[in-house]
Amino acid sequence: MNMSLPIPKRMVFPSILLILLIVTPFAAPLITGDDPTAMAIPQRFAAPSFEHWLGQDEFGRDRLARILYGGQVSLTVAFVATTIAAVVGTLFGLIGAYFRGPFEFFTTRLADVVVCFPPILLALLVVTLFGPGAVTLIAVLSVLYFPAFARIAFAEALRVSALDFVEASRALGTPSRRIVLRTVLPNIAGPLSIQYSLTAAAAITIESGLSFLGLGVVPPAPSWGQMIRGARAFMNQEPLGILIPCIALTLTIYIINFFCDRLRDALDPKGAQGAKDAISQPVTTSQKAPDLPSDAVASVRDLRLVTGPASQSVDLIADVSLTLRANECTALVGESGSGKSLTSLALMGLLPDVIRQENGQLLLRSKSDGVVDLGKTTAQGLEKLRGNDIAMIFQEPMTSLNPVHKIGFQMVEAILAHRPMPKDQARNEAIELLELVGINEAARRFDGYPHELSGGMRQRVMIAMALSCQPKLLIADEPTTALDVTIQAEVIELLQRLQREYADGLGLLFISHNLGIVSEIADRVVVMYSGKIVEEGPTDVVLNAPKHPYTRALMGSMPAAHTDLHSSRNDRLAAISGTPPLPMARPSGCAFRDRCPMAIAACAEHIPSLDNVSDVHSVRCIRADEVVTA
Ligand SMILES: Nc1ncnc2c1ncn2[C@@H]1O[C@H](COP(=O)(O)OP(=O)(O)OP(=O)(O)O)[C@@H](O)[C@H]1O
Repeated sequence: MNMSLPIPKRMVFPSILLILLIVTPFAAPLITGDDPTAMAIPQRFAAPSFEHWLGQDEFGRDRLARILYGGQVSLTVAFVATTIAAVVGTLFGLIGAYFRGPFEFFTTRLADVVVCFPPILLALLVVTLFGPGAVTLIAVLSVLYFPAFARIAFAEALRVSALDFVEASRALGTPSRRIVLRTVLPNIAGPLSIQYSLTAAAAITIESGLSFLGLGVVPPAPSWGQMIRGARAFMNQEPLGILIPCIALTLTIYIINFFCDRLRDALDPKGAQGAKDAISQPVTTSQKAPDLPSDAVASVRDLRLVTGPASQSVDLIADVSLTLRANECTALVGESGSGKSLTSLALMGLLPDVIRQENGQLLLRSKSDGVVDLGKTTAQGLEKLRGNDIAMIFQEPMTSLNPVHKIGFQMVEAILAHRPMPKDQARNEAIELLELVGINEAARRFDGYPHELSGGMRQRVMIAMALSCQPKLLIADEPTTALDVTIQAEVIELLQRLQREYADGLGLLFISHNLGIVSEIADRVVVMYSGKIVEEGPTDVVLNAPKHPYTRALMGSMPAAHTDLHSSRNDRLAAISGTPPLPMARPSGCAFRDRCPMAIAACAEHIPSLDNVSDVHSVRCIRADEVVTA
């Protein structure tokens, strides 16, 4: 029977701990029969015994009873006050950030006023209104802590409100209240949950301080703060008295932090979450020392990446093998979701840790360590390799550079991260690199900020940074998609020139949707579909005589590059019908068969193998020989 838990697996243990933390103090009458306020002066400071497991305090009161009953007060105060502060503060922040104008003024200024007020004065004000006791504590702490939530919610909601999906919701006519609660709130829940854990923990500790001033729990009623205060005077004589409530406090704070930390991860659907981490170790390991052909800078062999629990894991990528050679540009092409980015992220050791490498090797020729298998390299080892032996440039030059640091500062940082040298020398190298990538007035640009450059210039700076440590392999993930056509051509020309002039021979892995650009820059083309390579070979062979119906369909959907294909359709572009299958819903046999104009019954029987159709060209299709004539 397949019983699935209503909460994520990673939340089970912290949830059990939190429930135990909350339930145990309230189960006090079942655990101990002692009255937490009953004094027995002759037994003061009695050591732990069978009757009194944690001993007795300075008035002979049972410490276990006081810890448990005191926990009721401390936890109630902390959770109720934090929850009130979180709800009120978050609402203030959301309303201010989403509706702006007078709402922003009222909510942010009110929070600012509270922050400016000295906490003790505020406490005195509230105590004169309500009188001392647990209710007073809750009121004081709620007022003290709501501005922190309001400020975080405000800042995060401002950030999220500017993102495209919120704009898209507005464009769809979704009511504001729904956007705020259903779209913005879930996206700011991570930082808020962290703030909750910090505040709940701080509220427990502050309870002792306020009780000390007579503004909180009134003696002889137990609370952890009262216990610490009472035991402080006898700390040298009886350290156990102060140790026990301190341990209770520490454990409580730890459990709350642990729970909220995991909650933050669980709320982030990107995995554990969002965190890019070292890839997991492959299950099958080769005993042989890794080896590479002499002209290869990196090689992916039989790579299989999966996600999901071991019992129901889903293949995102399987049977992917490619060799990246020095002085050669390999283009990875395919529709969105075909597995191009995961292949390159695996090579960088930057897979999100919800994705596991189940099989295969990721070999890289390192300048210092020879051939290394990235799948077996530690996180520190990967850090050493990234930037130094393998570098990456991204699609979005606008966001890849840090806007608050000068270009020169960022370049010098990149150089010094792997090559210790005097700062002046790093500066000179950075300026030389800027000149190399065609930036005019390099010395002046060195002291400029990213916003002072155009998109094409920024991409040039990114390329200069990527090459600053002379890596063997450069991965370019759609580096020209965000640029306009003339700038695209310049960047492509730059990459080609750099590759030609590179002293050690640079391997370039170029990821793109654009077959026109691929035909310009690539020596080899690797076509991916639904996590598998479906065709591979020299660029002119694959693009001029594609053997896989998918490659042919991609070519057919591309404007003007291959007129021979278009002329047969009166120059009309052909869309590929349907969409690629999700990894968990691939059809049996060939994953492309549902969209393939040439599919026959046999295509459903088994997954075709990647077979050679010539010495340099391989295709994964049982009808490959018929494609051109079809
Ligand atoms: N963090 C993740 N968790 C689960 N599945 C993921 C994750 N990242 C990617 N995938 C899945 O892995 C498959 C390959 O994704 P990948 O991002 O490599 O595609 P791509 O070809 O690079 O697409 P694009 O061109 O849009 O970047 C897709 O089915 C995608 O849904």
